[in-house]
Amino acid sequence: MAVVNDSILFNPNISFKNHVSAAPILPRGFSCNIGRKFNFKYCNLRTKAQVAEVQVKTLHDLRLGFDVVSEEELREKGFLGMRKTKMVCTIGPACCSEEDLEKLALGGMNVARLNMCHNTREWHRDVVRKIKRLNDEKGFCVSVMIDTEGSQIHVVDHRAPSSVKAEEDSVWLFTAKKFEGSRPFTVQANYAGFSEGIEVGDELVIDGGMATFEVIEKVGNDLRCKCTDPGLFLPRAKFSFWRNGKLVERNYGLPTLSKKDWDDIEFGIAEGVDFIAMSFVCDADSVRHLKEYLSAKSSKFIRVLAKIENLESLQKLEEIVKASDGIMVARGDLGVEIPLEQIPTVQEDITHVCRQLNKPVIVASQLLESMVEYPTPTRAEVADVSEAVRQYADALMLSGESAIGPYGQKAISVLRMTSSRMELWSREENQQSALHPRQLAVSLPDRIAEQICNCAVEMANNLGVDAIFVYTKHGHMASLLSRNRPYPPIFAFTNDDSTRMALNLQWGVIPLLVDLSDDMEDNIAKTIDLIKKKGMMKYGDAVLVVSDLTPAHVTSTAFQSIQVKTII
Ligand SMILES: Nc1ncnc2c1ncn2[C@@H]1O[C@H](COP(=O)(O)OP(=O)(O)OP(=O)(O)O)[C@@H](O)[C@H]1O
Ligand SMILES: CC(=O)C(=O)O
Ligand SMILES: [K+]
Ligand SMILES: [Mg+2]
Repeated sequence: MAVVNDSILFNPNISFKNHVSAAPILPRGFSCNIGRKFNFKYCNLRTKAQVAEVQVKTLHDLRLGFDVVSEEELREKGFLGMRKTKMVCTIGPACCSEEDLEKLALGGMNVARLNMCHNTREWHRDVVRKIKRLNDEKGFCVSVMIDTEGSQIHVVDHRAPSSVKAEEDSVWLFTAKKFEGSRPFTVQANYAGFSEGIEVGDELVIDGGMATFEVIEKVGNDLRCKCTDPGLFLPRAKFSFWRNGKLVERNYGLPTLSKKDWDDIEFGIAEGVDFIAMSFVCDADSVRHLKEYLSAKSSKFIRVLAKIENLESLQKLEEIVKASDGIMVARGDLGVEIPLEQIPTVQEDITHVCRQLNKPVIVASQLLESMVEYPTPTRAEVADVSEAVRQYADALMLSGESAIGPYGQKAISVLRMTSSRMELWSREENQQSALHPRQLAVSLPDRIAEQICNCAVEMANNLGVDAIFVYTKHGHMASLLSRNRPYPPIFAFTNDDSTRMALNLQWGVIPLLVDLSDDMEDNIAKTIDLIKKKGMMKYGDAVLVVSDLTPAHVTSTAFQSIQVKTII
């Protein structure tokens, strides 16, 4: 074995290139990956084989490295100052260049969302590849999510490029028949059966209240409607029907995933995306079906997020949460099916259920809607973002703000600053211990893991440790810790890339890809040592270490532990 002194190897101040003979072993992308150069000058390398060994060891050790954004944040703000709430950005024409994607990544984007409703598959492929390239070459850690189109039956379009006003008492024709260009007082529904079961006298509501109509006549499948509450038709407006103050629920018998969605899913598998967000989920079966399909067809573990955006999914919330790998509160479409004033409480209920059932939850849509047009948010929008953070949502999502707005980077910085502020307040006000976690586990080993995580977080908070370290294969322990929303950040060391990318969505978790050995003590020593040598921990700092990986020397029993390590 070549004699490699780690402290020299990882000394960031000395240039690798000082040592000419070692230069050829620089792995591709080495210096970009980590953003610094390494020195082999003092390494006692004699033979080619030794050089090769060092190369392997270097690569392995390298993988203990942080993503560049977390590393920078830790250096700048210290452990407690690290942001806990994750950020998802929808990628669209306004932010799809490599340069713009990099700016969003630097701004703290954890997950990039691609809405398959829009644009071509080639366009999406290009974006996915750019993101992966940024990760590989510049050391970011941005996960990729595709969001299915679903059978979106309740969309109408007036076919004009911008919005059109509906005046009081004006009469409009809603038709599924296609027509070119725009026609006065005519809007086109995207689904032929849109008027099935609808009666004269029913109310037609646009975009959750943007405008309201009364159905005054049914002509074949077309509806003639009179505007009772004037307002705007936006392009691709969403609509719903109401009778006696209640939503007219209609079952069109359409599958949650259309033929196009399945093609998009194949695309997601081929491109190795990390998450598939399933639109208009109605039951747990469809989620389970997709998960089974993915585990058979994809070599990578792709996580399935169920979007709660209609009444049916709300009625079956718990079973859907249990079946999925995470949830999105899709307030855009949800606001079409439930009265707007119910959105805040429904959001709080969903985030609470997700945390109890230990599934990550994203709060989405219109968080900073005015920033699609203006460079500054409204006070009310900032309050809405703060409320989602106060509820301990795992992640916040930008839609049009990043996809089409000119102020995407500003919007992400508003999310970042607002969440950091609210997280600090919650900590100072001691809000974090408020959850009384429901016991989830059934088997004894699982119950032990759950209890260990609950107690570990209580200990970490009471002791005021700087960080929690957890060593995890599939991310389960890390998410159980996250569920308790600890004060210090959770560094989750995993040797599984898909686990790392999935943990990106979880509150307070900083996922790191490492090569875990069978020897747990060695893993712990190695990781602490490295972080210390990177100058990120100093004398007196304390970490609480949680592990459930059985060390090599223990053969007959599982070994789960909490240890507190103080840097000496
Ligand atoms: N890939 C894209 N190409 C072009 N425009 C896009 C793209 N992605 C998003 N947009 C634009 O950004 C707006 C907001 O995006 P988003 O995907 O969040 O829409 P949404 O209607 O809220 O989502 P959903 O259709 O899933 O309910 C869209 O209305 C669309 O105009
Ligand atoms: C995000 C989404 O699909 C919605 O809000 O409807
Ligand atoms: K969608
Ligand atoms: Mg939606």
